[in-house]
Amino acid sequence: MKKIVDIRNLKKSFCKGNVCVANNINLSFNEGEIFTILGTSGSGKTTFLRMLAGLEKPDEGEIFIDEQLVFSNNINLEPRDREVAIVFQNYALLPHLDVSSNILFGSNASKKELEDILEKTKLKGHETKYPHELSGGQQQRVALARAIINKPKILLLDEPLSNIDTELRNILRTELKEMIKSFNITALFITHDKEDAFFLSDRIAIMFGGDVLQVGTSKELYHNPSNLYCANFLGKFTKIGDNSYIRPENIKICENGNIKAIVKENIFYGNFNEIIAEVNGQDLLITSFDRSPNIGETINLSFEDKVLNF
Ligand SMILES: Nc1ncnc2c1ncn2[C@@H]1O[C@H](COP(=O)(O)OP(=O)(O)OP(=O)(O)O)[C@@H](O)[C@H]1O
Repeated sequence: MKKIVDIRNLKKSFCKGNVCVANNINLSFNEGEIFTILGTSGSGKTTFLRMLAGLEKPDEGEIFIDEQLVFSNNINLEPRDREVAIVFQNYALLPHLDVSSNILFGSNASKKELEDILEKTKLKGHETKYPHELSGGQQQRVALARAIINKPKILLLDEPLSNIDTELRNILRTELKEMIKSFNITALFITHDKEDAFFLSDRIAIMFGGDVLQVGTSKELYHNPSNLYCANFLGKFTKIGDNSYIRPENIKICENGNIKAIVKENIFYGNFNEIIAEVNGQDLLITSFDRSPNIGETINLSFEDKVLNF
């Protein structure tokens, strides 16, 4: 697979506040991949995206885009020469321009290219509308169309789904993924939201304090986290030994289970129950899709062979 972005030994600190936002980052993304940087607020995600786009100067390191060196000790290509496009959190549409003019803003695309992108982003028939006349989904598609029309090598998405209520967010992220995949474009998505990252990404990098802690598919990260921070960030667990932990869905309630526990709490979440059960004075968190024991009931448990060890 061809590497579209290759980042080597990237370092950046802000003197003001003495904050290290990139601590020797090495990362690469493949052509056609949706790659996500997932991290809490202040972990350095936005600065990373801005360094890739050429909007923030790293202190050290090298950035290659499509095998071209765009940043090093003595090279620093302008944003417009890096062939990247950004979709911002609030879409940054120009309110006084209609859909076509927003898409064409700053672009040399032809009328035919505009027609094509309007078709592919399902905006045909909305060309003369203004941003305030569009739904959230349509606004997102205009922002995507504007980013994609110049055929960037990489599409950078800066938390486009935050500040949107859950129902609309589910619709928008489905559309977003379909659009990105249909254009077969390489995308870097940054978010603090684990669910969005799981939904959208081919691979995810977990970032904290300017460090990339782990890179992998959502399944790899969830089932084989490299440390306690990553394990905790991606899901719940109970400590069951000095260095061992177990996810709640890996504890089964079954008649022939050899661990006896007493149910302390049982919360119904619709398609599953979250149960807290006590064993020898220790609380275990259990997720069950088919059992709903009563509080005070004695249940038998068995641990699946999927223990996390750090
Ligand atoms: N221009 C700047 N000058 C000084 N410090 C900065 C600057 N930009 C960012 N920082 C600091 O760098 C750290 C990382 O910021 P960054 O915006 O990259 O994080 P983030 O993970 O994107 O956070 P959020 O999700 O809140 O946007 C923060 O502590 C922030 O205050």
